[in-house]
Amino acid sequence: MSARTRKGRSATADTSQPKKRTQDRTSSGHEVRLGQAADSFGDGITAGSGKSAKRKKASKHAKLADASDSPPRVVPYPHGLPTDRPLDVNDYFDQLALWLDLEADAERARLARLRQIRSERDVESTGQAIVGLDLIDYHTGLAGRYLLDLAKPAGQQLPMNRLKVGSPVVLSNDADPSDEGIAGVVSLRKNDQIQIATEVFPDPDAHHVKTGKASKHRNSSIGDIRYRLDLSPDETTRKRQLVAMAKARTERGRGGRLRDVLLGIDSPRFDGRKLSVGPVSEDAIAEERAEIRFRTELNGPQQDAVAFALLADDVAIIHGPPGTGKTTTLAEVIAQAVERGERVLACAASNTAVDNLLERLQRLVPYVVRVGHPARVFEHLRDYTLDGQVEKDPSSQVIKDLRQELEQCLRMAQRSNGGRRERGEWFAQAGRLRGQIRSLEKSIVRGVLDRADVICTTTTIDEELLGDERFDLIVIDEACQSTEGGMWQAILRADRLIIAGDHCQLPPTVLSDEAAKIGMRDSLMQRLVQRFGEPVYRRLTVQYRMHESIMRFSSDHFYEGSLVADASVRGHLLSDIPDVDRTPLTDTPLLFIDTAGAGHEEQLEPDGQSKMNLGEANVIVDLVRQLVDAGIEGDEIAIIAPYAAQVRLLRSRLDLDGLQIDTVDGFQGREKEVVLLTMVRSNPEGIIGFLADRRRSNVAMTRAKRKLVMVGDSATLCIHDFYADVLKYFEENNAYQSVFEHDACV
Ligand SMILES: Nc1ncnc2c1ncn2[C@@H]1O[C@H](COP(=O)(O)OP(=O)(O)OP(=O)(O)O)[C@@H](O)[C@H]1O
Repeated sequence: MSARTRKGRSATADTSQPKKRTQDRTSSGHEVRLGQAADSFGDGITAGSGKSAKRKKASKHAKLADASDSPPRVVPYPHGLPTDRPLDVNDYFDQLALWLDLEADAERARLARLRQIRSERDVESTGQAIVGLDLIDYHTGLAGRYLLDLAKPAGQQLPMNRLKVGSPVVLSNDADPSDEGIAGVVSLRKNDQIQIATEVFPDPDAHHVKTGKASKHRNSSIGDIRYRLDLSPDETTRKRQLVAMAKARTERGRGGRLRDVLLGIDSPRFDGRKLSVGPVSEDAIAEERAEIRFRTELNGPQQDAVAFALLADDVAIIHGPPGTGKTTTLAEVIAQAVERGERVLACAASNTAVDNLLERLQRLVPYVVRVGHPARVFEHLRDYTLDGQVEKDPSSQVIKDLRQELEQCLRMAQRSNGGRRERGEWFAQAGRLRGQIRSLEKSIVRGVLDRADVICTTTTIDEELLGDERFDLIVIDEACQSTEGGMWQAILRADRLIIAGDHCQLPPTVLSDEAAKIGMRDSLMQRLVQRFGEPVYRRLTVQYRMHESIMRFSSDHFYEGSLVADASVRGHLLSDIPDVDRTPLTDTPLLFIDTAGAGHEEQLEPDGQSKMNLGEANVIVDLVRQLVDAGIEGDEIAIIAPYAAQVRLLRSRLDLDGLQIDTVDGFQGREKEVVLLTMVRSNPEGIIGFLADRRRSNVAMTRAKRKLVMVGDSATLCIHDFYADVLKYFEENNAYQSVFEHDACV
């Protein structure tokens, strides 16, 4: 069935859908105005009502400006994308574009608020900016990018920050609030230094403000400008998504059919037959499975999932609850497709998820290339990166020589005291060299990509690199962490699509409350499951991570009790690890320490906007001490907190090799022998913020292999049914302890 146009709907058009979009939608309330956009953002940065007077003022301005500037916006699907009927192609893409707009507004508003904070302490405590930086060195990287090394004067440590490798940033003159700065991406991060990749070199003539003396750092500062780095809205990604969506609206042929399936207009086919006629038979799956020469040791349901995916003509879904080998299974699907002569694009929303997939693929597929900045790739996988492969190419020596020449030019420009004109000549020469480097690199890059059986990338695809190439198969892992809009760049290149994920784990980060309300956090995967039901997916059910008691709560609450712990993990405890003492802490899988009544109230981080809880932090520090005393190594322990301020507090209190302390978002896809979870929220009103999203707790609670300890205030948490159930579960498992009992045991 072809896509229906806005004016000429087909005979099958759903009459329950609105017929036209006019201002009467406005009167019916189906519209969104730009408003106070951002909600909680990891750090607790909010655009809405804040506690401090300063924050209240900032949000009020944002709201007034927005309200007066923007025309009303029409929302095709005010309650999110429906799953009980086909979506209209234009309405669907209009909705996705609106999400993106709202999100961009929210990001811009957040950045504007942040850039208004001029006090160093205040701005850095948000974790979104680093100020007072010197440019201490620079190099050139692949595609003629400039790599700029920035550091604080005198080798000071950088403050705790959220500028991760891969984060888009703006580099600007610290002393000049009007400087719009240049865009870049963080490419390397150390305790005392941060490197960003930019397309433009910060020309000193662009700024004239002298802001401090050259640093006495081990590398002296280049120039006399102090810089500031801010996390920035990711406009490039947004534009790429919009272009892909515009193209998808009018796709015909294979691409058009796949789009119609994903919009629920047409039915997906398996083994040549549409699901609307009937689901793929178990016999067909068994037959397919019998023909596969599996490359990995997979269990029965995993093998079935591989066969099922290979039978899909349009789209198939693999639902992988925590630890059930979703990525392992997906890697096998890819290996089998390659064996059949197919070319595959393997994607995920985050770099970590792409690397997890690549880690498994490298053993199975002869030639796999990882696209993306090497600094964003796990170190042990760097050889697979495009940069790594290009480096190995014999012609790369010529490029190296040209790069040296380019760097020399830049240094001459910096040192030149012949004035603006001479500097300009050096920069022009640098530009010419950059052009030569680029064209030579382009031909090497093309060769490397053409040879690859599998290309791995995040779903934010470098269009320039991949051109208009299509792939026989596209797989998207951790699909529920991606917005629908974020997937179309990949989908457009697909003949067939396999998506894997778990809608009961973290949704994508969406700053805009308005966008979230109209469905931006809902995943394509879940929508398809609801639209087509069981025949479109396979769920993996045997998990290889958690002790059965750690698994059971999650299994019952999120997966209809369907998870089974493999025998290898079912009863494993910390005390089973060689050289670990048997103590009450190591000899049981669960513990809830209830701080109710102890006065361990949450508080705002000084000068910050994120929450922490000193009392809970003390309990956690004590638990770590007990674990270490019992023989547990630092790298076997994880501490997870929902708020960045609690993470910062605990990092400052605990200095143990290998110990990982992070937010829930930083932990998806990872696992540890023991996980200590500090819930932070403790207030008389029972407000739990982020924790209200149960998926966050599901992720946090399922990272533990042998022991899960939760520390929280039952009086606050249990106002909410989910946490009342959590507490009941711990009680039923004899794993409840009041903090008073705990203190008495210490
Ligand atoms: N059939 C199997 N036999 C033994 N171990 C397995 C099997 N399948 C997966 N595993 C192991 O289980 C662990 C989890 O696998 P994997 O990372 O693929 O799962 P996942 O579902 O992607 O996990 P997550 O919860 O992070 O999404 C890995 O250590 C993997 O090696």
